[in-house]
This record gives sequence, C-alpha cells and structure tokens, in this order.
Amino acid sequence: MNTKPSVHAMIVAAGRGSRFGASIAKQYTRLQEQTLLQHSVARLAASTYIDKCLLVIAANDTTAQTLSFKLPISYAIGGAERWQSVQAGVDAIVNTGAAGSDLVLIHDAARPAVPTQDIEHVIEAAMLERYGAILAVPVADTLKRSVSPNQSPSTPALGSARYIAHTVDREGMWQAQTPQVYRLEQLQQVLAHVARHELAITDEASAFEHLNLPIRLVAGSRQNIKLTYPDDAVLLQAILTAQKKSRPQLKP
Ligand SMILES: Nc1ccn([C@@H]2O[C@H](COP(=O)(O)OP(=O)(O)OP(=O)(O)O)[C@@H](O)[C@H]2O)c(=O)n1
Ligand SMILES: C[C@](O)(CO)[C@H](O)COP(=O)(O)O
Repeated sequence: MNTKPSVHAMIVAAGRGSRFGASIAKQYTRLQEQTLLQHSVARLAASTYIDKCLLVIAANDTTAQTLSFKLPISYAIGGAERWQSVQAGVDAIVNTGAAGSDLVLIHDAARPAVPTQDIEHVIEAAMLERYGAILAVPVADTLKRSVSPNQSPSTPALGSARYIAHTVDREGMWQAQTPQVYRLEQLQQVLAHVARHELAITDEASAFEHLNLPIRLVAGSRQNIKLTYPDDAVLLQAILTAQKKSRPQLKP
C-alpha cells in the first residue's frame, strides 16, 4: 500500500530582522492583531498534511512561548545563520524518530501570507520527488547587476552611488520562496555537506544544488512575500487584508 509520507513542519523564526530595523525581531511584528509568526503557523494549520509545528527560535527569545498558536508547538533553538537554524530543526525532527523518507517542510516566519493552496501544492509536488520541491515565482522585472558602490564602468569613483554593470537575462529566472519541502534523510546529508565545506547558502535548495541534486520548482503566489525591509509591511498589511476579505472565515 502506498502510504503517504509524514510531513514534519518547521518554521524558522530565529532571525534578528536587521534589514527591517525594528526594535523587536520582525517575526513579532503585528499585522491584523496577530504576529507574523502566528499568521504563518495559522497558514500551515490550514493544510491537510500538517498537524503540528516545530518553531526554531533564538536562544534569547522570550516572546514565542507567550503567544497562542493554531497548532501544537514544539521548540528548537536556532543558529547564527538561517541554514543553521534549519539544521537545528532537522536535528529535533530526527530526535522524534522520524523516518528518513519523511518530508520536512521549512517555512519562513517572515512569510505570513502564503496561500494554503500553495502549501498543499508544494507538499504534493515533493511527495512525487526523490529530493524535494520549493515554491517560487518567475522574475518579472528586468534584472541589473551593479558595479561596486564607488565605481561605474566609465567614470571615476563617485561616492556611494551605484551604477549598472549589465543586465542579467531573466529568462528562466525564479525568485525562491518558502515553504521548501525535502526528504529528511537527504536534507540532513546536504546540510552536513554545507557545514563541512563552510558554504554560504540562503536557502536549502542551494545546498542540494551544490551536489547537483534536482529540486522541483512549484509556481507560487506573488502574495507570498517575505517581510524584509520596512516598505514590505505596507504591502503585507494590504495582502493580508485582501486575503481576509476574500476568505472571511479565515481566522488569523
Ligand atoms: N539565523 C537565522 C536567520 C534567519 N532565520 C529566519 O529565516 C527567515 C528568513 O530570513 P530573513 O528574512 O533573512 O530574516 P532575518 O535574518 O531575521 O533578517 P535580516 O537578514 O534582515 O536580519 C526569517 O523568518 C528568520 O527568522 C532564522 O531562523 N535563523
Ligand atoms: C529562504 C528564502 O526565503 C528564499 O527566498 C530566502 O533565501 C531567505 O533569505 P534571507 O536572506 O534569510 O531572508
């Protein structure tokens, strides 16, 4: 009998939010009376594949355990880099006795507007894959590579102004999102490779790429933005408001 693999969900929430620049970690920014972290857990809770969630939080986090969530929660302590937080989550999942063929879903706390249907789509895609699948959106704007801040191709140093070096062909270019969903055993192996070779990665798909292991792209929603810079808060507020209106029963 082809039993569906278990899906172990983790939300990485151990970052400082330095680019956002708030006095509190950005995952605790409140939009529509809930923190981003609570919104993100609620989105996972709406999935038919997820019935609990591991939160990876900073060692000095005193906020998470004061909040209420839509799923039963367990905790792990994150690391200095995002991939180290993921690795801490993976270690915690392994310690629960999870099978190597089980799926691990990794989601950014800073992406609270992910549509539940996208979560279902990326999980179902990963179920058909040997290694995993990620949500992503095709690049829509023209991409420019900049030259170093104090030089332009033809003029002398001009202070901090940035100049265009060249346009990057955007054909076949995607912006990765989360959730990203991987087989537990392979995720453990690629993260061990990252640690061994001290690789700098910003998402787990990059670790698989270093080993030329195929990861499937699943087209997601452009509403699934990550709160990164102050301007993003206005966008997210508008997206969450519009989503709530289109699904009034959706509780944050
Ligand atoms: N060491 C880290 C760094 C990031 N994250 C989490 O990974 C997600 C995406 O990372 P990012 O947007 O970079 O968050 P921060 O690292 O907090 O932001 P910044 O880089 O601006 O400090 C966030 O939910 C963040 O909490 C994490 O768990 N552990
Ligand atoms: C995982 C991610 O959200 C995919 O786009 C992104 O790489 C996180 O990067 P960050 O620099 O940690 O925000």
